[in-house]
Amino acid sequence: MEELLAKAEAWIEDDPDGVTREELAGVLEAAVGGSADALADLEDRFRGFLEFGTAGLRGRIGAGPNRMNRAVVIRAAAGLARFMTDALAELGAPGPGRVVIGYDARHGSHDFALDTAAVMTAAGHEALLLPRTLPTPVLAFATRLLDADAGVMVTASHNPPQDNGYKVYLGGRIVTDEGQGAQIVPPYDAEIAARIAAIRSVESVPRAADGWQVLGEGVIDDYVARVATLGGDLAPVAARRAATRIVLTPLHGVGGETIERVLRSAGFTDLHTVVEQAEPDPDFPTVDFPNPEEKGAIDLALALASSVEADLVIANDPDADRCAVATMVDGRWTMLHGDVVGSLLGERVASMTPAGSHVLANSIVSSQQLGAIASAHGLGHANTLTGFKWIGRTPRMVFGYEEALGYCVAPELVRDKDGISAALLMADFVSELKEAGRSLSDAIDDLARAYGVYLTSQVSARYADLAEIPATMARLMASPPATLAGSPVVATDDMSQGFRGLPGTTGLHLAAESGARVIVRPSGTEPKVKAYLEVVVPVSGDDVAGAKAAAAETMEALRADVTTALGI
Ligand SMILES: O=P([O-])(O)O[C@H]1O[C@H](COP(=O)(O)O)[C@@H](O)[C@H](O)[C@H]1O
Ligand SMILES: [Mg+2]
Repeated sequence: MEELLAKAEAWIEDDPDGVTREELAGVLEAAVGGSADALADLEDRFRGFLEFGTAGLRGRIGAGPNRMNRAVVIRAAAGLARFMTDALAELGAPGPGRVVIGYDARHGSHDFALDTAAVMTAAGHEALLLPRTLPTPVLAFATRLLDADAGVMVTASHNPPQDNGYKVYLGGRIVTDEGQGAQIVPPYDAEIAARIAAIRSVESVPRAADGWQVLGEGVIDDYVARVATLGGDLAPVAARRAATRIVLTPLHGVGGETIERVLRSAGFTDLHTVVEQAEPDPDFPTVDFPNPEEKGAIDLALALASSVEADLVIANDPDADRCAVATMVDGRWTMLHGDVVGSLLGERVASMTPAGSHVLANSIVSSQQLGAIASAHGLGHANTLTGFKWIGRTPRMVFGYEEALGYCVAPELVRDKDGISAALLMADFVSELKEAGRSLSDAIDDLARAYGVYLTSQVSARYADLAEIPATMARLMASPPATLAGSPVVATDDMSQGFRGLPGTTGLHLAAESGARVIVRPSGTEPKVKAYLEVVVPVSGDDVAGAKAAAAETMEALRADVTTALGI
């Protein structure tokens, strides 16, 4: 207790931000005054420094080392600056590194980006700041385009309004292999974290008052031009594209303007954006969670699609690296699972790629259908750990995706997921189908005919108390279910020991005799435990409907088993 109070006092003393200083002083006073809630709050704020998770640092905005605030960001930037200096010196190229910094429209994002530029500049690096709030893929693109040694994107993506975050990319001279311009993985994260931990105080970190460069519009124009031409020549497809009606929503995030520019440049002129969600708003007023995966998040878009009789709905998450696709299925507007979109795009890219050494990649928690698609087209397939930081660095990749609505259709441009280029490819596909009198739903059935029905689903548990997450994992590891949807479990793997050649990760893999598969893992971006479910049913003859019904029935039983196993 004494130690905690002393830590809090020292933190307040060193915090450059008046707002968070006052906030923490209030909590401290209440804790000293005997409030148990305030004490618990204080303990949580000082549980440790925010850690690099699935996608950089992410946490609640507020005072203390376990929160997102200016003091934490300045330390993080200083640690990264130090890492860049050391890495370049080790490479025999001592001197300034180059870093590109982007930010979304969340509370604090612009300040955090400016602090990062100030720290980088004072550390002797060349800091390039994107000119305004922009999507994450534009930052990832700029990092590669400008040959930057590092990139920073201030965003908490799809998290609730109370959160913010810090995505970190490496490239330039520091990472020169396929991972150039991808988000950091071990050992870089630990090396940067060690340098952050070595920073004694914010006060000791020099910050420049100016000297960084605010980039012009050129980099954004480049991104728009390069992405818009991904689908090839416009002339032969202009008519069908113009005839395709698309509903868009950026979900109050920063993707709206860029996706509209890209789609319009590519000939999609019949665009309808959900007005209530079109402009960036850090409070995300019309949704409970600004995550297209969450129930209800894209309801306004679906309603607009019905009223304008659209052909396709595209919803981006707030930093526009994810892309949700909705289409008419059996007469109802339905959002497609990330695995379905992944298989559709994977099949499309594969059918345009000559057989050979190119690779389709997806994460281990995504559908196994992509492997079947790759082998049918004579391509390689790679499975990676969860997170685009892993998928993005796959050698010889032509397409990569993850079930969490993340797709990389142009690895030469962006080594991360990109909800805008994926939307363009999807829109092109829908316009081609429409011209032929067909729909996405028909294309999904084609996939089932070719490869079988791969039905995936997710069960997740959200926790208020973070300690319940390791407890839930431990309980599951100790007594995993013996059957899944009535079929005996034939493989139980603790993934922390390494799994199918992948580095160790916290997770449990279960496979049933029926072919059903479940992976359970803690989220690295939200206080959740996630279970990823898959059932595979072959199609006999042309009975796609029968196979789909059988898969749905098995999935229902599987969901019930997993829900029970998670104790929710
Ligand atoms: O936040 P975003 O859109 O960048 O998405 C981030 O979080 C997702 C969920 O991760 P987890 O299951 O650990 O919460 C990851 O799949 C993704 O690669 C990562 O970039
Ligand atoms: Mg995102």
